[in-house]
Amino acid sequence: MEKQSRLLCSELCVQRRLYEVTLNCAILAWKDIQIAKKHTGRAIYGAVKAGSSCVPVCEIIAVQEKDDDTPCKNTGKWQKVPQSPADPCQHAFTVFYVERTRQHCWWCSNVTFHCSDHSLCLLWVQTIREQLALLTNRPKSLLVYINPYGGKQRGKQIYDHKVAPIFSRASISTDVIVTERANHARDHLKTEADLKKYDGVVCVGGDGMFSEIMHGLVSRTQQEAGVDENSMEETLMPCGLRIGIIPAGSTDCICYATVGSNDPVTSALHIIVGDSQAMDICSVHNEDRFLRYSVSLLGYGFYGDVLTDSERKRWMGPARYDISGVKTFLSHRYYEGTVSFLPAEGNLGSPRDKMQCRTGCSVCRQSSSDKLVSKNEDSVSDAECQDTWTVIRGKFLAINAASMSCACPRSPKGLSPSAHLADGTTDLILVRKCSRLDFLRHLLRHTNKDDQFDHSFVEVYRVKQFRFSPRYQECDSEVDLRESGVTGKRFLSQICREHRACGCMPSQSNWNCDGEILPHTAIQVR
Ligand SMILES: CCCCCCCCCCCCC/C=C/[C@@H](O)[C@H](COP(=O)(O)O)NC(C)=O
Ligand SMILES: Nc1ncnc2c1ncn2[C@@H]1O[C@H](COP(=O)(O)OP(=O)(O)O)[C@@H](O)[C@H]1O
Ligand SMILES: [Ca+2]
Repeated sequence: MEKQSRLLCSELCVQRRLYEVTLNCAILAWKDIQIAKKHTGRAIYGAVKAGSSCVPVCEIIAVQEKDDDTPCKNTGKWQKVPQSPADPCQHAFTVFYVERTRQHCWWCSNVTFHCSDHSLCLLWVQTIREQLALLTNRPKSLLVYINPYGGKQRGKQIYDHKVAPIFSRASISTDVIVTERANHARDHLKTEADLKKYDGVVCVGGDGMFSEIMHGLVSRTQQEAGVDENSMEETLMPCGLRIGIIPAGSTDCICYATVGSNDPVTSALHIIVGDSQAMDICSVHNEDRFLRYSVSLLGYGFYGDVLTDSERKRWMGPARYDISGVKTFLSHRYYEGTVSFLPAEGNLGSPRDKMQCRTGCSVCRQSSSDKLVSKNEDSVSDAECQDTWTVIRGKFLAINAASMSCACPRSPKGLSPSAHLADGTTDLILVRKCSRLDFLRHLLRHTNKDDQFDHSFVEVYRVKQFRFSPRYQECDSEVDLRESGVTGKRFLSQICREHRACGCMPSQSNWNCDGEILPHTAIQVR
């Protein structure tokens, strides 16, 4: 490999030991000179060499010249200002950089380099800053929305104590809005915010808060592009701004499934270094009316009921989902309806693959380049593929569509472990009516290594579009019951008798759309 040309190379002190410090356009490295001398002649390949460290320039957060009278970062002790110009510690600069700690967790670490010469110190600070300025994907100005009521109601504290200090260290300017009501952030983004001023939007909250911000941005983008959101045929315009998520909610599945952890500092560092990941968005319609967008879970039956019940228990914080989960599980209701879908074609894999989608995933890359090609070639529209719809009628405990894995601390592999973040598909999971014990086995498999799809009553499909209609429509349920020649009460008691053996109850549910309840049960999703 060709050695990258050195921008700087100096002998500097770190904690009073002499280091050879080098900077090229990609890497800052420092090597303990004495240890290096001891090892000369002995080749150490592969592993990090003893006494030497390095950090990629793209993971440097900031560099700061040290004032003479500040405490030394490395020792934590106040240092006496040396009077002799020959003192090798007289001038110093500190480099703040990303350090990997636990799995997928990042931390902001720092190292202080000392030298006797002020101009050398300045040269280092200036050169590192010039290198950082070349990293154009880093945000300089951010619009931050904090939901003070999400999760354990610690959004504001998390932002003030853990995130704001590193944003300011990285010289990112911020406009911070603490929301005063639900949909405050969405409405502000949709109509008021001067988006030209910002390089991105930051969401401090949970999945519901992310959903608000995503709706605000997506709707604003469609308005400005003249795209009618109510039309299922129109192609939506992708958003120009990125959304960063500082997890401060209850499930935090969108953060966990994209970053791999729900640690606020890790997320802040990803935002600072300018990392980004494209994400699939489903649009949900009822007839010709747009209802909502979804990026994580669209769930009817079990997850719809858990959410409906948990909304009344919001005061409990994240524990509400556990209580409502047990209650919903015990009620063991099933739902009748028809699911139709357009299966995903090509090399998009199957939900039963044993792979996990990550940034740079080849399936997602392939899928987005395919989309560009098909746009240019004006390929067959979805309307012309009507005949490939698959139709499934049945009785279900749960119907879930996972557009990403939906991994979260409760289920580290998620609802659909191999779902892709940006392949243009969603994984449709149908859990048919089964015994309580079988359903419990299925649920528990979300929390361990066993395959939750390996049950006779579970089917899973990777799809581009789907529709659902309940057997008893919300508005014409009266009609359905009358047509069947029985009154509502008699009808239900008849069903109860029929189903006593399996312990199920047929009923209506609601859709859980990324943590929000949808007002309709018959939906079309694309
Ligand atoms: C008896 C043992 C049961 C264990 C089942 C574990 C399965 C957990 C799978 C959870 C998948 C969650 C998908 C994310 C949904 C969020 O959008 C939503 C809203 O999250 P938020 O309150 O905004 O953080 N949360 C829920 C629980 O519906
Ligand atoms: N200031 C506010 N007061 C009340 N609700 C709010 C406020 N700001 C946002 N919300 C709403 O709170 C809901 C839950 O927020 P979220 O941050 O996702 O927390 P959680 O993960 O606990 O559900 C969202 O639907 C959002 O619209
Ligand atoms: Ca997907």
